[in-house]
Amino acid sequence: MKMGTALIYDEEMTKYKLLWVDPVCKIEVPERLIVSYEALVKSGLADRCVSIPVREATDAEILLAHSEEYLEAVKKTPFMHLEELMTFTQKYGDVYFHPNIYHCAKLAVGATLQLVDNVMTGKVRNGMALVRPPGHHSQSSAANGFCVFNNVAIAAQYAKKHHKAKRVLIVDWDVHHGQGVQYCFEDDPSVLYFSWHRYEHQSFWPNLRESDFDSVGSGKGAGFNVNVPWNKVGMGNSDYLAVFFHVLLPVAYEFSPDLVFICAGFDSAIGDPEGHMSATPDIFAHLTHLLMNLADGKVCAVLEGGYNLTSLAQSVCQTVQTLLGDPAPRPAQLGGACESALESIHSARAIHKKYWSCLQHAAAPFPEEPSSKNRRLAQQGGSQGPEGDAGGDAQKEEPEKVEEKEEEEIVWPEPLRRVAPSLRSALLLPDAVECPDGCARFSPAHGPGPLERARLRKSYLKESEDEASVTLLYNLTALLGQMEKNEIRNGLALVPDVSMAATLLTSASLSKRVLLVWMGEGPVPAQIIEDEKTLVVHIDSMEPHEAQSKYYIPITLKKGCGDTAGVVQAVLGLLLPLGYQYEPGLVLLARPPGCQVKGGLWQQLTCLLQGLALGHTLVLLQENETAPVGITASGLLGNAALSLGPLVAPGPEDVGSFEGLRLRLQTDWPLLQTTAPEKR
Ligand SMILES: NCCCNCCCCCC(O)(O)C(F)(F)F
Ligand SMILES: [Zn+2]
Repeated sequence: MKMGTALIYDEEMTKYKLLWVDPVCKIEVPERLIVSYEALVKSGLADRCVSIPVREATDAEILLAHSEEYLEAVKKTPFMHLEELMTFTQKYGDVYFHPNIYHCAKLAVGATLQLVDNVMTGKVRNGMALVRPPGHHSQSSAANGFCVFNNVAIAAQYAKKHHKAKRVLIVDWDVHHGQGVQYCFEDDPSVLYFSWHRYEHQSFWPNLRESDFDSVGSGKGAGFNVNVPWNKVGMGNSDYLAVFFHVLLPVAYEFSPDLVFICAGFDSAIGDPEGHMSATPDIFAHLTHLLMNLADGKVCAVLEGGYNLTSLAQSVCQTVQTLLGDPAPRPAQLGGACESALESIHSARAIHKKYWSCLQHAAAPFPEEPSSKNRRLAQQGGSQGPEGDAGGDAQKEEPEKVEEKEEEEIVWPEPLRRVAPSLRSALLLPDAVECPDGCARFSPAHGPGPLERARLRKSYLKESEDEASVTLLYNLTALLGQMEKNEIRNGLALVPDVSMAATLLTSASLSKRVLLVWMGEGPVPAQIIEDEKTLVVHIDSMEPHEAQSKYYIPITLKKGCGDTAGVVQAVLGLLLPLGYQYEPGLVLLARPPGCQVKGGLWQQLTCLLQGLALGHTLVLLQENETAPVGITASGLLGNAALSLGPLVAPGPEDVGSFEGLRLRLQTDWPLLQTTAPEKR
């Protein structure tokens, strides 16, 4: 499996800037790229990447998303003097030109295409292109919002044309709506465009009616455009993760792309003058991690916006460090999404339920869903009729807000260093079982003393058990100990009795909270269920029944864990939100005898769970079932899980029980919420 992360950057792209006074454009400065690259160098991350040179895009490549007239017009700008540049700029909105911007715009596109070439040919696994000018607002015949050529839209067309990509996912986490991308793929079912963006009921730039959640794409492309508008500022980590768990990821896994682009704008981070959001830079590590097992790991992150030079640099580092495979950071205290975010999540799920089977159980749309605009007008007591003079508003500039008072200094903690233990994966295997390459067979520094043997035997073994069993238990606790001291990141153990091993590990763990994921036939040992510090999430075909306690959560699948679509939706919409909210120090993934989870899905699960507990995942396999050893080890080593392929609908009775479980649990676990609480 390919490893390696490409970094594509060239300082030439810093060689253009605003040459006149324009309060809107003054934030788009060369320093954005300089501080980002310098932070990558200073943190040692740049050296760990594969450095790929930029190149200029050709006309043909630019014409994949732009008209000839537009390209010919932009070609003239290098020869313009100041007045001509200003006049030319007036033709477009919220963008500026410079004698060198055409050159830089070609490099930005070329850099993105270099990234696509290296990822699609397997020279690297994933990568990031640090570019300016950005791209996601530019349209076939128009520059807009600091953008000249639509880097990612061109690259998606290029990947389809030159690399036979069949399904391309574009995740736009910039705080602005990339309307240029939406327009480009409006009726194209092979490109799924997802964007969240500050919207405030159409009162935020670019003030477009088509940025609302009900723009789903048209014709054959219906369903392949997913907008999640933020109707309030201050959205934070919980809001972002809730959108990933309950909107983006279920749809993305069902779509099953063979290439993923991230329109990686970091103006959605705290401190940004445009976004006014509250999410901290470490959240981009989790967002990146959650996308890295799509498309066999082929992820191309392309810089868009980001104007607070501190949070921009930190967020870029968090993203690249995750692409490199370093352990995810501990997520900041997570709660549930705020009410406004829940309304947006509900609206997006409801409008898309007819296009995506994973959303078929999504709550029905609000009965008389007032358009966002009406809601805003109602709030402002607007005199206009229901739709106002529809066409005109979108163009008419909102009355410029009175200059906000001096921005008070927004501060946030610097992301903690994410130290990768020297040993990534340790395997505890019977001698007869071969250790997959890349892993180390675990053997503790020293064996158990007589007292230790006696204690283990008394607590966990019947008298009859032989010495080997005692040694195994001892080795298991030793492996756990090294993981919890962060000397080992993760591990795998083949054990004669998964239940007994899980019981030993949950009681021996020093972590304040342990997450035990039990995939298949129960019963889960009562001692574990009663253990207050262990959250058990049990996925199986058991009869749906009330969760016995807040810390034992049975997720029923009629057809059991062999139902891949069902397991995926249970993992994305229930297990991960629970896990992220619980914030365990250790994750145990137990595969009891007879587990039906198919190989690829098992690997997805092994990879996704590493976003928790700083990557401390310990997988327990049944000794005589050695088949999953290879794929489990591969996942633990950080290889991307293989794509599952397009998913079918989960069983209707299963989605019913998921919803019932969600409703029952969401008071205790608010990150499970997908709709705003009933309006009083
Ligand atoms: N009252 C008018 C405010 C106009 N504000 C323009 C914001 C442009 C944002 C550009 C970006 O951040 O989305 C990109 F990623 F493209 F760079
Ligand atoms: Zn932006």
